[in-house]
Amino acid sequence: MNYFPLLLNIDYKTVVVVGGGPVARQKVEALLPTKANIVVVSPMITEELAEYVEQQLVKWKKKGFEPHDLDDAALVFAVTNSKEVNDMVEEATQHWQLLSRADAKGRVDFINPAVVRRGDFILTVSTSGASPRFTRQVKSELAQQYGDYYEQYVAFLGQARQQILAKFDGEQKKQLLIDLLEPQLLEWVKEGRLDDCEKWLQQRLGE
Ligand SMILES: C[C@@]1(CC(=O)O)C2=NC(=C\c3[nH]c(c(CCC(=O)O)c3CC(=O)O)Cc3[nH]c(c(CC(=O)O)c3CCC(=O)O)/C=C3\N/C(=C\2)[C@@H](CCC(=O)O)[C@]3(C)CC(=O)O)/[C@H]1CCC(=O)O
Ligand SMILES: NC(=O)c1ccc[n+]([C@@H]2O[C@H](COP(=O)([O-])OP(=O)(O)OC[C@H]3O[C@@H](n4cnc5c(N)ncnc54)[C@H](O)[C@@H]3O)[C@@H](O)[C@H]2O)c1
Repeated sequence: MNYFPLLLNIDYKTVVVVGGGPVARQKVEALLPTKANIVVVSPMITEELAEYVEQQLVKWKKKGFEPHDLDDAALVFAVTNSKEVNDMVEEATQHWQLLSRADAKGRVDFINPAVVRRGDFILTVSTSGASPRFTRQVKSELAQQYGDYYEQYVAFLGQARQQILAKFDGEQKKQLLIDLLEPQLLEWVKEGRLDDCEKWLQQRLGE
C-alpha cells in the first residue's frame, strides 16, 4: 500500500476511540498534544486512561460500542480486541469519516506512525504496517539523535525566519535563510546559549 503522509489539524474535532486497553491508551496519548475532543467508548479502561478522564482530558462512555457513538466523529479508532466489534465500528463509519483499525483488517483509511515530538519539530516513522516493532526501534534511535534542545532550535529557526521574511526579499532573503542553518547556531542552542543566537540574528538583520 502506498500511504499518503499528512500532518492533520484536528483541533476541536471529535475523535472516537473504541476500546480501552493499552492500544487505546497509546492512541489517546498520541492525540493528547492536540486540542481534539477525545471520546473513549469501552466498558473497561486502563488506569492511565482513567486518569485522563479524571483530569477531563478525555470523555469516557462506559459501555459497549453502538453505531450512534460515531455521530460527530472526524476520526475513528477501532482498537478493541474483538474482530467482530471492530467490524461493527467499520460498518458504522460513514464514508466521510476516517477509520484506523489496530488489527489492520478490513477498511483502513489511515495507519499511525511512531512520533518523536520536539515542540514544532515532528519526526514520524512508518513501515506501512510491515513491522511496527522496527518502527518503534527507529523511533528510539531518532529520539536519541534529536534531543530535547531541538524544540528550542526549531523555535529559534521559526521566529528568525519570520523576521527575515518581514525585512528582506530576493537573493538577500535566500542567502539569510541559508545562513540560518549555520551549524554554530545549533551548537549554541545545545549549550543553552540562546542569547548568542539572538545576537547573531540581530547582526544579520542589521539591527
Ligand atoms: C507505530 C505504532 C503507533 C501506534 O500504535 O499508534 C504502531 N504500532 C506500534 C507498536 C507495536 N504494535 C505492535 C507491536 C508488537 C510487536 C509486533 O507485533 O510487531 C508493537 C511494538 C511495541 O509495542 O513494542 C503490534 C501490532 N501493530 C499492528 C498489528 C496488526 C497487524 O499488523 O496485523 C499488530 C499485531 C497485533 C497482534 O499481534 O494481534 C498494526 C499497526 N501498528 C501500527 C502502529 C500501524 C503500522 C505501523 C507501521 O507503520 O509500522 C498499524 C498497521 C495500524 C495502527 O495501529 O495504526 C506503535 C509504536 C509505538 C511507539 O511509538 O513506540
Ligand atoms: N496497532 C498497535 O499498535 C497494536 C499493538 C498491539 C495490539 N494491537 C491490536 O489491538 C488490539 C487491542 O489491543 P489491547 O492490548 O489494547 O487489547 P485489550 O484486550 O487490552 O483491550 C481491549 C479493549 O476493548 C474493549 N472492548 C471490548 N469489547 C468492546 C465493545 N463491544 N465496545 C467497546 N470496547 C470494547 C475492552 O473493554 C478493552 O478495554 C489487539 O487485539 C490487536 O489486534 C495493535
